[in-house]
Amino acid sequence: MNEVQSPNEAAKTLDGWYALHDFRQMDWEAWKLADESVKQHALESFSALRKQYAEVEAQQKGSYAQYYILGQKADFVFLHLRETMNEIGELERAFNQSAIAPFLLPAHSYVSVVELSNYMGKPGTDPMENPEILARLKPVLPKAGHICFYPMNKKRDLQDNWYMLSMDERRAMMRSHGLIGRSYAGKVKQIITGSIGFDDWEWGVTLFAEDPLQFKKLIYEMRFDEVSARFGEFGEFFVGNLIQEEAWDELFKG
Ligand code: VOV
Repeated sequence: MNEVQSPNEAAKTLDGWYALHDFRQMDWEAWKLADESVKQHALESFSALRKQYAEVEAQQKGSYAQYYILGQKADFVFLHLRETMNEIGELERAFNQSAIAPFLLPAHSYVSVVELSNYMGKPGTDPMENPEILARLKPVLPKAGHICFYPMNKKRDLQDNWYMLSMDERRAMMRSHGLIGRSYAGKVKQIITGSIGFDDWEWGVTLFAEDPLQFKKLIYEMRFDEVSARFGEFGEFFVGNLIQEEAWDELFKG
């Protein structure tokens, strides 16, 4: 009788800052009906919050980015990174209790943690001693012209079960994935966040680019690569345009 061997060694993950993708819908009706003083107070409280986010980023204790979302899934995404999940909870509460919150209604959210896996790790080296890796675990979010976000899983079907493959098989596929990704260096920056146990999908994929067409090209090319073609399952896609800090006042005049 053949001995049953478990081929599936779990990948080791390196985990960095916690992430909240906070998607909001503007209640323009309520905004138009609100008194000037209420609006003024709301704008001041919102501006104070954003100032705090920028300060946290300047102190290298987190990061923040803000984008308009296209289409009807949401109007804005506020993307936050923090050292702890408690800080994510606190900033969420502070936002929800602020005077802008009644106008910026929840549309969607995603909770995850910046993740690197050891598929490409160099044996015999401690990744946590590598400044490049440390910087990737605690990244300053790029303020690129465009963002693309979607959640994804790796399939667990009988024939195509990622979690039943050997480490070597998975590593080979991730190498090919990485090679495609690297050919977009300078065009698309990716931040992969792990969300097993935190949210409904296994990973969040957040991409940044100056040219949004590069999102489509990269994702399309990856669809033909085995790890995405056989194992990738994808949730809703969100795409957006950068909001410059000074654009908010103009925007709320509407
Ligand atoms: C923009 C380019 C780009 C580059 C350079 C890149 C490279 C790499 C490397 C080298 C590695 C492995 C080591 C690590 O760093 O973790 C990964 C890991 C990962 N990726 Fe990736 N990826 C990119 C981009 C990129 C995209 C566009 C997607 C979405 C896939 C698609 O079909 O829509 C993606 C997904 C992932 C995921 C979900 C993981 C974790 C998988 C796991 O099982 O653990 N990724 N990725």
